[in-house]
Amino acid sequence: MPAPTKFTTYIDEHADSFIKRLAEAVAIPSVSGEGPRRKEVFRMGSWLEGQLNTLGVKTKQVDLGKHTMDGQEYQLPPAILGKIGDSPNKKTVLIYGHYDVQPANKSDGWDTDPFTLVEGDDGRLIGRGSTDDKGPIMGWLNVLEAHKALGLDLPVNLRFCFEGMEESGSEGLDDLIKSEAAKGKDGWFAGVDCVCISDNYWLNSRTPCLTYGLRGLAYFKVTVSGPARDLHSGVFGGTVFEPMTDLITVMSKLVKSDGTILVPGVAEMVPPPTKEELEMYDKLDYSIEDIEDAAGASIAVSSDKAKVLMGRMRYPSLSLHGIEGAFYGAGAKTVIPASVSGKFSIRLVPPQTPEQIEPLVQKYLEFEFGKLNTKNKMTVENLHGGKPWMADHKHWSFEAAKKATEAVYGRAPDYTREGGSIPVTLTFAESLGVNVLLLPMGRGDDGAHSTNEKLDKSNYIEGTKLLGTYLYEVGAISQNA
Ligand SMILES: C[C@H](N)C(=O)N[C@@H](Cc1c[nH]cn1)C(=O)O
Ligand SMILES: [Zn+2]
Ligand SMILES: [Zn+2]
Repeated sequence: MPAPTKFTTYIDEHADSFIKRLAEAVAIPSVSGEGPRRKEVFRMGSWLEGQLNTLGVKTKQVDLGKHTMDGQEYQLPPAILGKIGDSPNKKTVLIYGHYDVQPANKSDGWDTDPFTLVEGDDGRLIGRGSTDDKGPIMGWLNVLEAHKALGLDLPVNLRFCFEGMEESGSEGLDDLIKSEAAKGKDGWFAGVDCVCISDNYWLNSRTPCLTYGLRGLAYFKVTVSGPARDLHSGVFGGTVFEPMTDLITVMSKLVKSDGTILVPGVAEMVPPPTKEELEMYDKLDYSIEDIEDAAGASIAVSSDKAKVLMGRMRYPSLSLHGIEGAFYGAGAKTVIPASVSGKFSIRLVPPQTPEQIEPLVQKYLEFEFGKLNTKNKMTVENLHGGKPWMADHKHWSFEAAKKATEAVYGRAPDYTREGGSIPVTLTFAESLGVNVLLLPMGRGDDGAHSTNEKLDKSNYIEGTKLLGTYLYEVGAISQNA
């Protein structure tokens, strides 16, 4: 059952006010990974709850306790749980999204202030969180607004679960989901028939897709310390073991330039692709130009399409992210840093789990560090992790999303596995025992986590229609069932 025309017309006619809603959300710098900005994540949560309440959703904020970040204790931002509709004749869809964002500073290389939404002439809506994940959350709010304004009944019962820590390991949320699930019919998620998450991206900038897999994550911090304080390299260079030299040497042993993971046992865990699977990659609407356009440079590791796709979807990868404590400013400071911490992470695929990967990494780093015969000390911490996830893409919820995509975009979606991670996806699937669908709104070149992150206006508006139409298609299933 397609969405009523008056719904889609409303969305088109209110595009400007929907962009204003997104601008308000982007203006709150809700960066979960930076202590000084933690209060903004709380402000964002309250703003979101206010919007939901205005649109008729009953909500509660759930305190997720405290956690330690960079040696300091912080209150975790609340989960915002919402509920609208309780009809026994309708299916119940649980919507998940995250209201926190990645860090962003103009000095990182943004052309404009990251927390001021800018509409480019080409229809790009530029700002931190525009595509990840404030745009999609606003999409759900827009759907609610249209129904309220038009006096239309929602075709399904809706439950919402919005968190403010996804970009920092989703701390606290797993426990909440598990405890609510354990309460059965008295829990917040009672009666949920399926979960829908809009928090990833099309493969390219043309073809909508439905996503049935995510990679997991194991995130590490390796610290090398030696001198009691930073030292003058003219006085101490050549006389002491330098932490930065040791750290760089050890980190250089993790991964090759072409992405080959050097930690023994990690790549070996993954079975090779079958012939059918390889054929599937060939059929996807994707080219090497797509990845190079999105990356902004001709730097793909291979000219073989299937190989590049598998690099994102079905193989683990190891990325080096940064070095804390190193000199990084302008100028030419001649310092030997006393303690430096390298950050790196491994994206995991089935059957890998963080629990299996961590000891392999720990053992290997110790082995490589031991070979240096240095007098410095090394520690390895695991900052956060999550398991990979795969779903049944033949499930009725995927069928509903396929019909919705055809109705809105006039074409069938591609079926993809995402290279990123959304740690709670598997928790929802396992704890609630229902199918989880990933229904992305943005394009592969949106620059999530990067500078000049954007969401195209057409993806925002058509994406809002897609989310609403998906609910109608699920609603049609319940009426026929
Ligand atoms: C895919 C999703 N939009 C996303 O960006 N997830 C993050 C999750 C994360 C984990 N640690 C830090 N962020 C990602 O895949 O990096
Ligand atoms: Zn993200
Ligand atoms: Zn996200």
